[in-house]
Amino acid sequence: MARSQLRKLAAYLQPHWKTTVLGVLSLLIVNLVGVYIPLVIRDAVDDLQVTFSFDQVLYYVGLILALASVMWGIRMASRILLFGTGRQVEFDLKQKIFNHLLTLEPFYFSLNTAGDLISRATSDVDNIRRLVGFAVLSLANTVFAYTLTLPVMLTIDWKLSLLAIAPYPFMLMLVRLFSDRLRNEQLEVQEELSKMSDLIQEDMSGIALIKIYAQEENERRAFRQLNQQLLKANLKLARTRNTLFPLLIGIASLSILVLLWQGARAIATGALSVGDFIALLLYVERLIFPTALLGFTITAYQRGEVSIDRVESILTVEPKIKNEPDVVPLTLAEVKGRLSARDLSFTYPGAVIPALQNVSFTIEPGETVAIVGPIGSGKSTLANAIPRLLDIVSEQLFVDDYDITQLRLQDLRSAIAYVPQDSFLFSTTVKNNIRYGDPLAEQPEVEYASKQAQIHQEILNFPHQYETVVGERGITLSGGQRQRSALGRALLVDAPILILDDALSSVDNQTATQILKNLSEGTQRKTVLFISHQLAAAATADRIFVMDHGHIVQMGTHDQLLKQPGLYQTLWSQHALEEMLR
Ligand SMILES: Nc1ncnc2c1ncn2[C@@H]1O[C@H](COP(=O)(O)OP(=O)(O)OP(=O)(O)O)[C@@H](O)[C@H]1O
Repeated sequence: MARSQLRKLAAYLQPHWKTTVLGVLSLLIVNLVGVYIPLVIRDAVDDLQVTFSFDQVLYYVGLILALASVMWGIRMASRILLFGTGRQVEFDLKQKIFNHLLTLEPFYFSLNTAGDLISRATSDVDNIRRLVGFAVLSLANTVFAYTLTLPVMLTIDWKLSLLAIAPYPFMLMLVRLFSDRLRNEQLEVQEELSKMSDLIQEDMSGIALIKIYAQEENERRAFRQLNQQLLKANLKLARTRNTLFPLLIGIASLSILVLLWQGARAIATGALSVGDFIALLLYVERLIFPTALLGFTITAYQRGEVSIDRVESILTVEPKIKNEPDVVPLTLAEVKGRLSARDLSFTYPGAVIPALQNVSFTIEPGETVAIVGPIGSGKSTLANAIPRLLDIVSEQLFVDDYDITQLRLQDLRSAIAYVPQDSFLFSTTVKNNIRYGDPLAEQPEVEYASKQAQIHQEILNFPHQYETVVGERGITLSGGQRQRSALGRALLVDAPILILDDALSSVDNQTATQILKNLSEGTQRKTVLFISHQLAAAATADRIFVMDHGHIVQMGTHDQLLKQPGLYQTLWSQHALEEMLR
């Protein structure tokens, strides 16, 4: 195992070092007793050959039984301690991975699939657990078995002992020979498993699409292909293992044969007592298991090594969007809600053309601004930039007079309620979805927000009203109901700035206009950014920004823009034509 991975392993074990040390110490005691028992058996055999009495037999049986019981008890304890440490490390790592994933920006998840991340957080962590539990246990056991047993064997009969363990180096050579192959094949299995969980994940989310386009057969074929690749990888690995391990056991059995052959001669010539011979036989047998187990241990190491890399490659990703060291504190009550941009530009990583180019504007507190423009003109990018869901450079976007990159992320985001294009709902009750931003909100607050979002009446008609469970991603609700529930969620947190990114596209024009009107009324007016393709609703905003190819190309009220030649006129005449055709 490479040094960096060993360091990582030590770091995982560090919080549990006491249990680990205790476990290893127990193993030491187990091995000490394990070395002592054959000596008692030797004495018993030799003594009983000279003088035989039942009392003596009882004494030896009692002693061996007592020693074996102690050994069994401590062995149990060592397993509980070391396997327990493995479970603890597994718990810590899962927690660490999940916490770390929560710090990463949405863009990371568009590059890394959920299936792959899940596989790393589960099967890779499981491999590390085995490495910590099983491999530490068996490695310590092997080391103790050798360092304690060998010297005793050598004092009994060094020539015979060396002869008996002479085949063991071949075992290690064999293991080394196979280790690279095992490692690569293990990696292949893990990768195939990731691919498969990706496909399952994606197909289960897109099941409706598969059915509508009648692609079940194709998906079945794609799954079969991946399943076959996994099977192939697993069989390849099993073949390698099944070649290696019987070979190891075979070599180990050679030792016993050598001992039987040479030992019997030594007894015949009187060079070795029967007791010594039995003790040697027991010792050689004692060493077989840990030596053969080295093969398994090495596999566990190899798997663990790959898994440490795969897990660490998540944990070492630095979040791009994070709090600057010198953040400016901002309390929600202080925020007035002015939004401004100065030459804001943004290019998605890997893209050639910027999604936003030199965008500048100021939106006054309480103003409702609609953003319209053709598809792909940069509207959502602007919406995502304001709460820093994108990695924006400093001095380009401001809330009140604060550069957003200088604010604490939590402060900035709690000043903004944001309803994204895809109105995501969690698989819980409508009520819990609406109060997601403030889980302690009471029913009246939830209902008030729902009324503002024009969804209250419909929720009352649901089977269990606010307690109705919406199914995964809100599958049991209509698109419009989902959008208005998501809007209710944003309104409940009562942030001074509200961003609606095409969030009412499945709501009819009249309801959308009514919602917008609700938002712009009252004493506590919010700053509203209303991104929409619904021009009739957008026309009621205080001002309209027209975007095209990442630029704001026009700004003004509906009446002003209608008089200017430009994109707005074109969009509006298209809209008027569509209305007429309807
Ligand atoms: N995650 C991404 N990675 C790379 N490019 C992206 C990403 N998201 C958007 N883009 C690109 O950025 C440009 C602006 O996209 P954006 O989603 O902001 O447009 P939009 O005006 O909101 O469109 P729509 O009206 O369809 O929602 C487009 O060219 C789009 O292809």
